[in-house]
Amino acid sequence: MSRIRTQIERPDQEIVRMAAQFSAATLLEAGGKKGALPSGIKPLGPSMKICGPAVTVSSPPKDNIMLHEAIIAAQPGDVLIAEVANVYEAGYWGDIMTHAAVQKGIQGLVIDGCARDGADIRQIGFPVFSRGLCIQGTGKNGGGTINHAIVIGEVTIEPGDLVVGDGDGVVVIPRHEIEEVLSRAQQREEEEERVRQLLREGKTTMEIYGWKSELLPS
Ligand SMILES: O=C([O-])CC(=O)C(=O)O
Ligand SMILES: [Mg+2]
Repeated sequence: MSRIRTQIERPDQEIVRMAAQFSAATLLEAGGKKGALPSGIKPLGPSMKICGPAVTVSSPPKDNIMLHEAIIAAQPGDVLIAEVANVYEAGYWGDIMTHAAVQKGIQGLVIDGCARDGADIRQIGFPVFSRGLCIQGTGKNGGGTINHAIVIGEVTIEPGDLVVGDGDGVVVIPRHEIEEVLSRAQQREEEEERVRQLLREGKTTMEIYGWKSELLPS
């Protein structure tokens, strides 16, 4: 079987557009609290957001040729999502790759490792979610896979799964569960709007959720 796959199933574009209206945290809750990536993976800029189909990359430590290949393998709107064998201490992605990815219409990158050229990436506004920044460069010796299942933290990610990230972090939703998660996310939003209304009317969170307070008269 080929190490690099270019043909993958993606969710419907309309479904991706609908998902982009919700926060990552709402989708996580709506999905039964599954799919949260480790909290150490954060956007380089506070307003960076991402919502698109996963092109999965597995890279050997301190090498980034597979990420350069993934820029070729991806389609417009895709999100590259990569693991690097838990060796964070290298800048696996930088401003040159960002320019290449923007040219290709790639939506952003999630990497369980570090990036570099942070100021340029922020200025371009290309969403990168990473363990942080690391000045060290990478080798170009090759190895790794594209569009095979990868694991980040406790989450297994298949190509074509939906990757959603914002300032809170990143959640991955399995492709076949997206529609169900979206309908639960919509219900959750409506319920939270009801709670906000009750708060505006002067109720406490303890009363609204029916929890027994030691401070309120019973
Ligand atoms: O060395 C690399 O491939 C990463 C990098 O700094 C860039 O893309 O600018
Ligand atoms: Mg560079």
